[in-house]
Amino acid sequence: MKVAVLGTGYVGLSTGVCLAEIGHEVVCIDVDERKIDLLKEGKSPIYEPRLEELLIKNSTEGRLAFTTFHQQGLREADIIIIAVGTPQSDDGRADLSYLEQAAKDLAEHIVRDCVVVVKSTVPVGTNEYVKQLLLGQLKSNVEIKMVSNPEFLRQGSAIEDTLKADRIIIGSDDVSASEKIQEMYRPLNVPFLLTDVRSAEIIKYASNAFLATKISFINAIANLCEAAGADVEDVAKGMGFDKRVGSAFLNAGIGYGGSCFPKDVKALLHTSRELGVPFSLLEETISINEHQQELLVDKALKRFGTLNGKKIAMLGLSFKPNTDDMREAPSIKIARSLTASGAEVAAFDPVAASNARKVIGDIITYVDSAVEAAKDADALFVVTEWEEFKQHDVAALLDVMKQPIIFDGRNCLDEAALKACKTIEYYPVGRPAVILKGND
Ligand SMILES: NC(=O)c1ccc[n+]([C@@H]2O[C@H](COP(=O)([O-])OP(=O)(O)OC[C@H]3O[C@@H](n4cnc5c(N)ncnc54)[C@H](O)[C@@H]3O)[C@@H](O)[C@H]2O)c1
Ligand SMILES: O=c1ccn([C@@H]2O[C@H](COP(=O)(O)OP(=O)(O)O[C@H]3O[C@H](CO)[C@@H](O)[C@H](O)[C@H]3O)[C@@H](O)[C@H]2O)c(=O)[nH]1
Repeated sequence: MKVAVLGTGYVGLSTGVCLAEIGHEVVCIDVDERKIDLLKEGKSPIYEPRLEELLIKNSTEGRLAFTTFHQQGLREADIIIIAVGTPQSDDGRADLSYLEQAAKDLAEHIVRDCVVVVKSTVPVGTNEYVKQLLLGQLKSNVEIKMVSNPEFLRQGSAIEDTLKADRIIIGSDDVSASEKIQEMYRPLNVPFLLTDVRSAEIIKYASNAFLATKISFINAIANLCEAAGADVEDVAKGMGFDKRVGSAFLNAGIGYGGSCFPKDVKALLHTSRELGVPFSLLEETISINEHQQELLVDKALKRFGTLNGKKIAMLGLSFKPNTDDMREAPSIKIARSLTASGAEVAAFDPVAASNARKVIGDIITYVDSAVEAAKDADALFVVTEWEEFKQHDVAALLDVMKQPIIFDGRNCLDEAALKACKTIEYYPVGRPAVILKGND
């Protein structure tokens, strides 16, 4: 099948590459010339495991092309997938301006009958709105059918999640359009859920809001465990054995960030208010998360009394491991808060430093290794659970620090290695601290 994808962000690019991988002819269109130039050279503009490998393979084999020209990209497409951004507006609602422009671009350049798929995360009712926009401005006399097909991939495992998705949601009131999209995805051998457009739109927000709420729930339990002298890791394990609860997304820490959960929970809350349906649970999810992002700084303040003049090492900047994305990363708030309190911060992240500099700026120093960050530090903050931090020799970090104090915002350091250190103060989230003062 001939497929055009609008937008080469995480979703557009992963979708385009994976559809090419299963044999379709794909053209990815983006208005960002820099991204398209890189992609044409076989370079991925984002850090995502396996993405570049499949990009090069499918481009070389002639199934994947890139362009900034909508006319060129849309000319032969049977299926057009919209994967442009829907960021958060100031009042919490989803900003649909990129989508509106995409509808205009399609109306201008579609020259044959096709199915238009909305993959971007959009509030309930948006597919109908896009259809009206598109049909109202259409230049050619063609038949357009619409399908809502929300995306569930996670950053850091985008390719894996696309090729081995848990489910594919297809929302449409047109049987032939729905069948065409099923045919496109069939080689993936993933279960389909066929539904109406509005339900498909809500499935996406409900899924993200549920997972975000699960994280805020375990974080509230973590705070309770800390006050009660219990261990949230064991509590989560004990809960997770129950199949009805499930063990996924019960990792307590400094809260959720990223390009999706924060904005999607707020957008769903906005929709519920617009529809006059109270949903205060979501307000709590947001408020617990905001509190949780302050946790490490609060604990350090409590430990030191003041942070003025203290040197803090930050391990990790991206909102989660295996990505260089800094959108809504807890590290942003932490870095600002530390420096506002007079602390000096040296940060290390395996891949996100250059993106972090664009957001956080030069109020902190960016260094090239965990040991360099830890040098002369009064305390070390673990902010992102990169595998290399989990595996790191803790003693080697403590050796170069001024004081052996660690605040682990992801409960990811190896407990046995910590306990093997002679002198250490280790403060995890929702678990008892490990305090060893020079005993053998
Ligand atoms: N990032 C994720 O993990 C993820 C997962 C599931 C769903 N989503 C949703 O998917 C959508 C896209 O997310 P993303 O993170 O890939 O976005 P992104 O912001 O990283 O990328 C969007 C791309 O669209 C391009 N674009 C904007 N207008 C265009 C137009 N008219 N024509 C062609 N290209 C255009 C932009 O230049 C940009 O490169 C959002 O609605 C998001 O909520 C994201
Ligand atoms: O137990 C957990 C799990 C996650 N997180 C945090 O939650 C955030 C989001 O993590 P994750 O869901 O793994 O990453 P995303 O790439 O943002 O993916 C989410 O958002 C996407 C965009 O909508 C959806 O497609 C995915 O299904 C959904 O998992 C990150 O800050 C994580 O550190 C926790 O604090 N505890």
